[in-house]
Amino acid sequence: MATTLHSCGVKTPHLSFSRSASFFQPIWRQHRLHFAVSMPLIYRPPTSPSSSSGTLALRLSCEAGKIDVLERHETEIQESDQDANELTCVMKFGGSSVASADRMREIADLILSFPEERPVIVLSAMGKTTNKLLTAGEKAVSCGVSNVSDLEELAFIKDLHLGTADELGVERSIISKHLFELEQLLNGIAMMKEMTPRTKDYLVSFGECMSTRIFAAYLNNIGVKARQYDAFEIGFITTDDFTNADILEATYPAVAKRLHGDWISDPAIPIVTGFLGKGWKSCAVTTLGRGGSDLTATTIGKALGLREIQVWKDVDGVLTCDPNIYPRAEPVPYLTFDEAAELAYFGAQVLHPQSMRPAREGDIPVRVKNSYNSKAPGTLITRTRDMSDAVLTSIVLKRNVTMLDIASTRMLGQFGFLAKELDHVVEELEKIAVVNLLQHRSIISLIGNVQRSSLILEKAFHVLRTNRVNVQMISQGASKVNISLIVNDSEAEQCVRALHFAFFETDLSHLVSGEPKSGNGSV
Ligand SMILES: Nc1ncnc2c1ncn2[C@@H]1O[C@H](COP(=O)(O)OP(=O)(O)O)[C@@H](O)[C@H]1O
Ligand SMILES: N[C@@H](CC(=O)OP(=O)(O)O)C(=O)O
Repeated sequence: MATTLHSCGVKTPHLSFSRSASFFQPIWRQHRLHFAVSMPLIYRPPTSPSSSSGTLALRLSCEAGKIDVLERHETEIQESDQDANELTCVMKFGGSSVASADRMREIADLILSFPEERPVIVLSAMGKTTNKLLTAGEKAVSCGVSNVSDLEELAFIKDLHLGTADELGVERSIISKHLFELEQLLNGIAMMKEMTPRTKDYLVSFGECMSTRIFAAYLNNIGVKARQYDAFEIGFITTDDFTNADILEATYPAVAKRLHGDWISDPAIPIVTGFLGKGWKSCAVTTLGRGGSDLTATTIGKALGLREIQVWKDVDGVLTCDPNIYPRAEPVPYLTFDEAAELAYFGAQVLHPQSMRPAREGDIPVRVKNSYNSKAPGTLITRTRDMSDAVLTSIVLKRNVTMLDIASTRMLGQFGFLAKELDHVVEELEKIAVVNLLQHRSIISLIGNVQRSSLILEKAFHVLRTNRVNVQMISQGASKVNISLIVNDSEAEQCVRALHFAFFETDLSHLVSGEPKSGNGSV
């Protein structure tokens, strides 16, 4: 039938129709063909508080190609599952995923391409906004109040956000108050000629506050009901460690109550600022450390007991090493929470170091996906995984670390000395030992199967010897999924490439089958 439901006067605002319509009861009455159509329909989940599917039945009559709707009946099919109405997952999109109006449109399409999900969305600031805000703040410290309005970073941020709002057809007023306050804050920094960590956190919060407002307004414009939330207003309670605050336990019930309560009373996709919190004593805006939106996402996942936490990045998942060091890095299909935490802690920029903790505590799977390539399977992070064939999972490089080399027989049996302030450590140690501060070192962390630690070490040292690299220290991490080697900064990248080639681009199966398994993994 060459007609559409819209042309019949049937409005279909938040519905999509299956193609499998049934036509029945055809009958001619006074030159008009009367008939009935029944078709399954799917409610778009964001605007579907009560059901995910249903049926649309129409009685129609047709004459000379013109169709009239005589009767229309819609039934909703309630899902038997009691949680059918609940929020299902959290989807976090990082800076690169929301860097422009086009990217925001793509992300909206991506969210809507999962009709079975009722997601909470967590967003980072657009593109490199956080860096620009910090640079603007640093420049404001010394540029003088009269020059603040000319700061190129301020102009960039204004253009980016206003331009994106315009392109998406969103009212500029949604962010104009924030842009005005941002300039005032930079004026304040210029007057005071200082930027404290507390001010820094307030300064960078403008990025997430604006990206989420623009995106929520855009979704509402295209008919998808969304509600913007500032994390610091909905119960993200943190320590007062500005620039690197920790989430406090009170956050979980508070966030759950607010998001769940709003969803039940008036369903709308929650769009939450990543990265931000509120200091429990100061009541000021805090941040969770760079890349902290991952932690916001996992915290919401645990708070609401969601089925899955999705972290959408610009790479095909967690990779076997940093693709900036070695472009032939491959996605790692499965990881445990411990492996992912260790990897993040030892410097893999792809995940925030603390972000695995809530996911592990709530036992909620984390999926790392590519927002540029949504078909790629990504990485699934869970409590356990099959390790029978696993040798090395990923190689991580942390540059520019300082090594403290202490030589003293009087150190034997001494412990607790490092608990003192780092500034005093060297001074204290020099009383009982020869102390050398060795700078410009790198830690190469081999995240892998502890049951194969001998094989990993044998192969790693063979590779390093072949490349004439001297390892200056070696240690095995407390969680026992990590072996760390310290080498000179200047040799580190070459080592990572050589190790990657040996472990990931060479067949190790013959070695794995003959490898005795060590009991406790100690080296
Ligand atoms: N092992 C790794 N796996 C994947 N990406 C990595 C790894 N190490 C470093 N990266 C870098 O991390 C980036 C993704 O992290 P990030 O920039 O924080 O994403 P987002 O801003 O989207 O949250 C990638 O573009 C990649 O350059
Ligand atoms: N915008 C913050 C927080 C964050 O998580 O960003 P991203 O997801 O783009 O890494 C930052 O740049 O640190």
